[in-house]
Amino acid sequence: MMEKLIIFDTTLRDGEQSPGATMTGDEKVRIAQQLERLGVDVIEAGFAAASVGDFLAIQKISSIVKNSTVCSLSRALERDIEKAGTAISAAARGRIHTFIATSPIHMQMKLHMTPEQVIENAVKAVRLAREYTDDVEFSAEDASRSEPDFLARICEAAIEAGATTVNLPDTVGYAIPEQFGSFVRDIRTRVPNSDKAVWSVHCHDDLGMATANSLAGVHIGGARQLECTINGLGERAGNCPLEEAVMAISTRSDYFQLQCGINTKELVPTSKLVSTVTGFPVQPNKAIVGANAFAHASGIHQDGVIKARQTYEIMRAEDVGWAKDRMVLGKLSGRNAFKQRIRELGIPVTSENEINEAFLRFKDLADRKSEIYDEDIQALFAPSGSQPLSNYYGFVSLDQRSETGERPYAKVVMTEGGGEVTTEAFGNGPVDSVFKAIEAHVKSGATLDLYAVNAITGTSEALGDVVVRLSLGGRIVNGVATDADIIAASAKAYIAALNKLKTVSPMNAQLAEQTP
Ligand SMILES: CC(=O)SCCNC(=O)CCNC(=O)[C@H](O)C(C)(C)COP(=O)(O)OP(=O)(O)OC[C@H]1O[C@@H](n2cnc3c(N)ncnc32)[C@H](O)[C@@H]1OP(=O)(O)O
Ligand SMILES: CC(C)C(=O)C(=O)O
Repeated sequence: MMEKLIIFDTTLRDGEQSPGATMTGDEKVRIAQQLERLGVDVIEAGFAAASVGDFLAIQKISSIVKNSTVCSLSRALERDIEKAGTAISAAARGRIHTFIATSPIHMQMKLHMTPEQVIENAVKAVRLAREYTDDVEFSAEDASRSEPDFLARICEAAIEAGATTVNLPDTVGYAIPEQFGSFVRDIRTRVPNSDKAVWSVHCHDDLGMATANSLAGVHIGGARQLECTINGLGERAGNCPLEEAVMAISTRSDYFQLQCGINTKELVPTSKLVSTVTGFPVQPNKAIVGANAFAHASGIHQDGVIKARQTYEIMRAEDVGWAKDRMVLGKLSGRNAFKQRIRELGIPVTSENEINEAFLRFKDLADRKSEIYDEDIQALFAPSGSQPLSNYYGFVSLDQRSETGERPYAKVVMTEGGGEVTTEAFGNGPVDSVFKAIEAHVKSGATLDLYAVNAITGTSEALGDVVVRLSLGGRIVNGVATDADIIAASAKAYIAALNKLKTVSPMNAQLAEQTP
């Protein structure tokens, strides 16, 4: 029996610290449910003291998720810990994760505290957190740039005060794998009560070494919890991507001799969901979850794979959630083939009705596109494309004309509330004319922060996946839509973003009530 590696996912906390990746409470709940399906041990659902919205999202996730521990981050401050403790109180298993920086530069320049004050605050924080739950994690922020003797002292004191997990983050992505592995091992060796806690690593990707550092912390350092995010989302260059760490541990179990309880078939669906919700596309050559991760383009490789798959593949596509067979889905396919593909892709469907509705959308798409790819099927179930949070505005039809030498023109028919409106405008390009036409009527006042088009599959008849990011009065929202016509997808994505700006979800309504 191999030893267990605890997978701690922080997509909803550190992942949300990616500029532009802010999620609504409802989106966080949806991702948390998928993370539970994926089998992560701990879901860091947010930072309860950061905002009323984050507090409510953690509370909701705590009441829904049953098979993963739900965790809130908190500074080493009484008021943060009280909020974290209250937010996780409904969880079947709840954790408070309290942290304080331990490197000389952070203590002096940021916290304005002496090392003794930092230890005192850490101990107080852990003790208080233990009054809410017996599962308390302590993180020494910027551990990799901290002085080892001091770091060992504070870790010992935190464990003595009741911390059950001790995390050594490489907060600024400064570490080098072998050095970091030895560093973790050294600190564990110096701490006399180290066996009373699980040791954890949390690495950032500033030098592109987050996965390597995390795995070195595990293999050389002996950490038994690994902190990571889906698609490597996170502050600045991001965190260690969960899918990479998990597949390294399982593909090279001969080396790591560890197992984690992840249902790897849920990796691709989870990646897709996070990408759709945040509007951060996954690059095609991204390990495990990129569209090209299992694609072979060159003849020698294709020949090898046909003769024996293992010549060029170290993992099986179907084991991480890509479909195994190459059965081509198109307009002549039936419901059974469609359902089988949904099952293979691990798409969570709750009812026969949901499948039937998606099947109609599939047939509609297949009429316009000769071959339907796995990504197209996943897009049919994408939350923001198919289930907008608010339907105040809706897309009906579009007439867009562009001719060399003429100003592009667009006429958009859209619904507003119950009625239908037609609006038109000229613009600097086809997409600009569409956005200007919508705004000529809506007059939202929002700023367009980002417009991105991604071809979901590699041919000229691919579906276009459009992300529109709007900001208004401090709120940033992403609208995502998919269509074989990228101009129509752009209009739909813009309207989806406007709907999000207008959305008053049950959680947001509660938020509005609680905000003075
Ligand atoms: C490495 C990481 O990823 S840590 C997590 C980072 N994530 C976030 O910061 C997102 C959520 N943060 C927030 O919403 C806000 O920053 C809040 C609500 C936490 C605090 O907001 P504010 O009270 O306005 O403080 P502000 O953010 O400007 O400054 C942080 C304060 O916390 C202090 N602080 C920072 N870390 C800690 C800590 N671990 N324990 C105690 N105090 C801390 C800072 O020294 C500073 O104190 P000061 O106001 O006395 O100078
Ligand atoms: C709070 C800690 C774990 C963190 O996010 C970091 O140090 O990067």
